[in-house]
Amino acid sequence: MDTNWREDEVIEAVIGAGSASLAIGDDTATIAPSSKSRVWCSDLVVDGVHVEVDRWPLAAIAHKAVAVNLSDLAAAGATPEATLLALACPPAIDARAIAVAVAEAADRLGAPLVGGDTTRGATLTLCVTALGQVDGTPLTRRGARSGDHLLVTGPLGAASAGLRRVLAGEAPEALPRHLHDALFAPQPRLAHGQLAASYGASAAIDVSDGFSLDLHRLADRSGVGFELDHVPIAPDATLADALGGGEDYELVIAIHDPSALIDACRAAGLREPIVVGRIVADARQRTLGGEPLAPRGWIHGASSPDITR
Ligand SMILES: Nc1ncnc2c1ncn2[C@@H]1O[C@H](COP(=O)(O)OP(=O)(O)O)[C@@H](O)[C@H]1O
Ligand SMILES: Cc1ncc(C[n+]2csc(CCOP(=O)(O)OP(=O)(O)O)c2C)c(N)n1
Ligand SMILES: [Mg+2]
Repeated sequence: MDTNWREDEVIEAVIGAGSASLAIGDDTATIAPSSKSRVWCSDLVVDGVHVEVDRWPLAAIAHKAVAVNLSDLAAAGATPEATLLALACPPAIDARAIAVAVAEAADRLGAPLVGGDTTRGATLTLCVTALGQVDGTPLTRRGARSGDHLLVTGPLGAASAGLRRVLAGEAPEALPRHLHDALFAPQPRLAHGQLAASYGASAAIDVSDGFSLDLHRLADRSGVGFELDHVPIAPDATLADALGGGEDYELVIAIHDPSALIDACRAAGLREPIVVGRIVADARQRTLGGEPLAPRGWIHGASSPDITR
């Protein structure tokens, strides 16, 4: 089947679709200069790797392409400003519908779509680039210090448990709500990230590849170790899902004094971050319940048996 989309039709469709539509249609999108720190990030969503276009609702693919990028902004404590979409789309898939759905998701998540590019391509590929601003210094993976507490913004493993069931043939609509939403409609923890930055967090990372792998990355960048007391596991998920399943898009936050941040989250009506452990000086010490914790998670192109794929 050929949906007969032409590049100019995709562009016309997307110009009408989002709130920033006036930015689309010229050689560049213009954003007024700002005195704040500006952050950018870019993440791909590829058919067969991140989604399955035959099984995933188009709106979920579009949402995911935007949300995974805004999750990186959240980890920096940023406020989203705008997104770009570079789209490669096979002829059998309606590129207009995808571009429009991305513009709608971008509006919903607060980062209007201001431009991009469209080509035909053998594999559906969405590369979203997101732009954001931070008051003060952006949070990074690098600042965690011995004595910091480690927090996560929610229970882990639900997206992985949902993915397993969908890949085994369960219809997306048949999944329990919390598994469905974790997999198809992840919510970037932007407000948590902004509060973490303003309440003195020393480092943060979002959990995309797996909690233990991403925590090891934060520890590697900071040159520290960690001691976890426990891992909050989402209902219907396993410990393996929570440690290495990935795609949770919760934030891991290192902070010396967590109580003010937790209070601020409660006051803002956000879910309270969960204290799961602490940072230690010895970079070789990385434990869960006193036992060594290996990095487990998703690494594109890896063949190690330690990596769940
Ligand atoms: N092809 C690339 N070119 C330049 N930088 C890249 C490329 N791939 C990844 N990076 C950078 O490497 C770092 C880690 O990437 P990644 O593991 O994808 O992080 P995240 O989980 O935040 O998306 C980021 O700073 C990212 O911008
Ligand atoms: C069809 C399908 N197979 C497998 C997965 C699981 N999966 C794919 S990529 C990924 C990790 C996150 O993606 P990545 O591109 O590494 O994101 P980043 O770390 O750059 O944010 C996981 C768990 C999936 N979502 N869909
Ligand atoms: Mg990435």
